[in-house]
Amino acid sequence: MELAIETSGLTRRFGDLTAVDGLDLHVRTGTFYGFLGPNGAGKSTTIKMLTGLLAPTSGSMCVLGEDTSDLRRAREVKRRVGVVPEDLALFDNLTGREYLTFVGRMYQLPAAVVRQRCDELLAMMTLAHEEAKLTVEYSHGMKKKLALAAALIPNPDLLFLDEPFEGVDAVSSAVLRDTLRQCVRRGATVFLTSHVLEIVEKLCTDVGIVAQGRLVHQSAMDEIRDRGSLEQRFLEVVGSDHIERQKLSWLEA
Ligand SMILES: Nc1ncnc2c1ncn2[C@@H]1O[C@H](COP(=O)(O)OP(=O)(O)OP(=O)(O)O)[C@@H](O)[C@H]1O
Repeated sequence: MELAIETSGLTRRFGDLTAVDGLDLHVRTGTFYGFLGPNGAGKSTTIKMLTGLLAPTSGSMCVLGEDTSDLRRAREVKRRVGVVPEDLALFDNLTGREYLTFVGRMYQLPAAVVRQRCDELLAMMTLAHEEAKLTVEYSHGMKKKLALAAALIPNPDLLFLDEPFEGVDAVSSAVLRDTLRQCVRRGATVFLTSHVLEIVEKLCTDVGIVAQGRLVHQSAMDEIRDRGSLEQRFLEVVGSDHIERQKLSWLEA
């Protein structure tokens, strides 16, 4: 079994807070992996470590079969990875097309390929008529779609998508879901976070759930479906009793 992502005891502390606590992740190549958890569970911190934006406090990780603590190997891996980070990290004073072209060139794609992929991605994300606008002038959803286009431009073997559907309209969301399914069909691995469990249930083949930095569940989606819904499973492992306890006194009267 080939693994696209493997971590062992992956840990990140911020002062006294342990945001990610001894994570052992196993993500098989060619799977659509939903990485779930409540707010503040450590999902974005994990993605930042896996994509080299944040150093782990301890533990090890292998991405696309390479130990990314080796900087030369990490650089090679980055060529094969597309990322939508939590904060999107666009450049305000570039137009949509300029930004995509910049990202394409960073991946060292030939100019003609960059031009063609920019055309197709801008059309797919219904941003073609906005391509001359500065990204600072984009709406939140438009920024998200541009970040997704940038993640797809290298035709990556592994995609890290932090909340890819948040803020994206229904039409673009459907197009994006199809595109991601196509990426997985041709052998790529998609690792995404989302709070929209209905989308994850439809799309993902595998699920990991974190709570307070710890992995509390990891299985194939089929296993979850056999025993109920993803929402039920999620509430079971992160604590559904919380819902009972948190009631507003003035609404209960
Ligand atoms: N740079 C930082 N400095 C200090 N604490 C941080 C930092 N980044 C994250 N944290 C803390 O680490 C914990 C995990 O945060 P993280 O952003 O990884 O959660 P998340 O699961 O992505 O949450 P959400 O679903 O709300 O986006 C939180 O308690 C957060 O406050």
